Amino acid sequence: MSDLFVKICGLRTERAVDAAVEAGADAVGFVFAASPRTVDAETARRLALRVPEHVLTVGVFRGQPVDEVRRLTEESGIRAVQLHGDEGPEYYTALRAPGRTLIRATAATEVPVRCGELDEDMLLLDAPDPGSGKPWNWASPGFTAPDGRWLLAGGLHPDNVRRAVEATGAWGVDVSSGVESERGVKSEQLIRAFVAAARK
Ligand SMILES: O=C(O)c1ccccc1NCC(=O)[C@H](O)[C@H](O)COP(=O)(O)O
Repeated sequence: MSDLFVKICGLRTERAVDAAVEAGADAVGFVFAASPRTVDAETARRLALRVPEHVLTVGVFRGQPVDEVRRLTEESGIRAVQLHGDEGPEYYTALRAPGRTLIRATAATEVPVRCGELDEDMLLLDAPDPGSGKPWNWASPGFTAPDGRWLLAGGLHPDNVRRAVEATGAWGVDVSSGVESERGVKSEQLIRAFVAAARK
């Protein structure tokens, strides 16, 4: 088994959370941005309470005021914040707190990005439309993979994740649509298949 970091995103039910943890995911994500996968703070808190300490709980946000991000993070008790907006460094500074992991999510472009540019702990390179299941061209010769703790996301699924990791050298991977039987509905079987394939 490789030590690839694997995050399963957009979880809304106990069964899906348990499947991700049992399959060996390193992180589970709860979406607070507008989405068919949105959960409220109370639901995220209930689900996060099932997650053992070694698995990171992540809240996903896009273009929300910093006070709202802070409130939802604190009310739900999640440990990491994933930001999909075009927030600047001051936004990251405002959210920095002891024990909290900050993840900067950005659309992959041919302009190289560096991990830590905005004082984030992890960088997530995604498709332009996050959570859509649409891939971007990670195999393009124009793509330069960053160094450090970066996650590859966007259109991954059990049948392409290993190839994507080998092509890019990604430190970790993130998936949502590729482990769903229909939009917003996670499949326990696909979650297991994804984690196993990612680390094959
Ligand atoms: O899931 C959403 O609908 C969503 C909405 C707004 C911002 C981010 C969102 N999701 C983030 C993710 O699920 C993943 O980080 C990533 O985009 C992978 O998505 P997918 O291509 O569906 O695997």
